[in-house]
Amino acid sequence: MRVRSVPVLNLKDAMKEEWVDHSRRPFVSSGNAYIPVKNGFDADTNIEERSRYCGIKYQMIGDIALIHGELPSEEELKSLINWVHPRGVVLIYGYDGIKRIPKSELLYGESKEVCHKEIGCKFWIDPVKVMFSKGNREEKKRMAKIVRPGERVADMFAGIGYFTIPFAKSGAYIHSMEINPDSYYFLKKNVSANNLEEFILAEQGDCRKLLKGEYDRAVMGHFDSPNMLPDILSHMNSGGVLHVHSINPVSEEIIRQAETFGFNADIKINKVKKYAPGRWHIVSDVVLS
Ligand SMILES: C[S@@+](CC[C@H](N)C(=O)[O-])C[C@H]1O[C@@H](n2cnc3c(N)ncnc32)[C@H](O)[C@@H]1O
Repeated sequence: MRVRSVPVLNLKDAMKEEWVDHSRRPFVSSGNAYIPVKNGFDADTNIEERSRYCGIKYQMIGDIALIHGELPSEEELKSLINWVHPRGVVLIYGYDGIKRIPKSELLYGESKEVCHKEIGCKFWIDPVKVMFSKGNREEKKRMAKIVRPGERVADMFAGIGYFTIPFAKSGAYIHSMEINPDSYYFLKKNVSANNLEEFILAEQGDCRKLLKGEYDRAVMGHFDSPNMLPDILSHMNSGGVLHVHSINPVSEEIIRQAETFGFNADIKINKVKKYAPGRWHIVSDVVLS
């Protein structure tokens, strides 16, 4: 493939040039970007055409590649490294306890704080220290569209701000609660990185003790959230909305708890992703009246 080499920092501008062949993807390595050149224009060099990647599944967080599940073979790891040229490759075996602390192993290079960009937001994270919900991207987008400017929102299990940051970008006021000190450190960092201090009150601790005043909306992004319905219902009014995460629907429990607080609950069920055979990650949108 005929390419021109430019420093990575100039890649965005260079992609606007008339000589760029947009039918092929640029290739980045060691601070340089190699941009495919159209026929009829000069090139700096020829590099080997890239074949399609058919290796193990991975996810990029900043410049770190995450693999979920089992240890890859040496061959699989090598082919991944050659394909994406990551700073590091981290294997995530799973997440531990209520704080969702990753059980991980560094397989290559280094892992450190990286800035991951998604749905127009910056998320600083160290994937070895805190959880990144890889399958919830569509749910984040959906929620960012639902939230209205000026709403008072409780994000009871904020993590590093997966929902808090897009909500605040939509102009809502967020009370963001997180129990894990490492996640809270990144939550605060992400509030600043996205210049949203005016819209977000972030607090560290157990949300059950931190909830205060009244909310128009509450996000309960934890599978244990059905057990915490009484805690939030005492802070909601008629017309308020809850987004209750659970494994499989828990409508009967929601209706029962809402009735205890004098509410009717109108429930719409959204499937986020398959969690295990026969088990789905569900978000119940609950309108209280
Ligand atoms: C599933 S994770 C991240 C949730 C995030 N909203 C998302 O969608 O990716 C749940 C988070 O809730 C936090 N957490 C668990 N119990 C909590 C509690 N009682 N109060 C506040 N945070 C809690 C955990 O530390 C973890 O960061």
